Amino acid sequence: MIEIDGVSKAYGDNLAVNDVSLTIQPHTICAVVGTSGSGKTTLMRMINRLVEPTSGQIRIDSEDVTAVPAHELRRRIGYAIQGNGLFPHKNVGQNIATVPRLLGWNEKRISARVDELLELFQLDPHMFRDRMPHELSGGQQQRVGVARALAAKPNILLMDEPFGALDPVIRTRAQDDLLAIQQRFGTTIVLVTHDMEEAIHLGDRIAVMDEGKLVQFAPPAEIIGNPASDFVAELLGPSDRAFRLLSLSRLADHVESGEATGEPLPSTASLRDAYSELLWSGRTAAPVVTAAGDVIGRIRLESLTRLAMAPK
Ligand SMILES: Nc1ncnc2c1ncn2[C@@H]1O[C@H](COP(=O)(O)OP(=O)(O)OP(=O)(O)O)[C@@H](O)[C@H]1O
Repeated sequence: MIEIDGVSKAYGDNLAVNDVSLTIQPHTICAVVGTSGSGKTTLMRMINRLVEPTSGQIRIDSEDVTAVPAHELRRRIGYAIQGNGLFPHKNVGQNIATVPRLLGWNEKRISARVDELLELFQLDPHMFRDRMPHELSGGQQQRVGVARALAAKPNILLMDEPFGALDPVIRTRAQDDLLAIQQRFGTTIVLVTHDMEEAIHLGDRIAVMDEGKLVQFAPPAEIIGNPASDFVAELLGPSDRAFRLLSLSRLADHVESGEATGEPLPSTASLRDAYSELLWSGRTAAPVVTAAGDVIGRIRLESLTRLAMAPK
């Protein structure tokens, strides 16, 4: 658990972070959103003491972070940044091995961990282990950056705009990879992004920052359905609210009994994708199938329309 307790950071007269308190539960993703200069990065960097607070306290599992030497804290907490931050003169394997090596792991264990992570990120170890960063695509570099941050199996991973430089297709894949990895390892993730769409997709809770202040800290459905201020509503963009709400749920949770014809939809699809597919194919309902291809019911356009309405 990460407890941020009345934390402020001043740079001269500028309060970059202004009395922020929030608690991030273990094994969850907290997405920090806000406009440029709202204090997102400063807030996150105080967790691993890359920035020291002017006042307030940050505790990890009840321990004040200032009681832990900064270098030790940074080995314990994974950190991935936009543009990956890979060491250009080290190959992929050496980059990933950075923290395990600092921690004194033996070569055999390091090598096994490097290969395990490369496989996890769908990069064939034989092909990629010895390549230099400049011999990788942007998406591959980004995956190696996240693999490096996860190398020593940290309980906490801090990510600063990790997908900011990726094109939309690769970006969606990288987000889904991250969700799969987070579910597998139970890592607690704090992710800074200026993209509300990304925050809604990835965050269990979203922290919205405005001019150094925390203006709302809530699950995505609450942020969408009940934005705390005009600023939050503006960040959401009023035209997309219904679709954003639909994007939060999967068909599996809304299957109805009854028949429908035409191409079936997978139960893992989001309600948003289902809605789009029904509109596109001009149908009022579609069968819903499991991954094994078994029909488990149907979804009706009418039901999706109802589910897209503002929560009362
Ligand atoms: N080292 C520093 N010295 C002085 N001012 C700083 C420093 N770091 C950040 N600031 C200021 O603190 C404020 C918050 O910056 P921060 O980088 O946390 O914002 P952000 O929300 O992450 O912005 P962005 O989305 O543009 O990265 C800004 O006004 C910035 O100019």
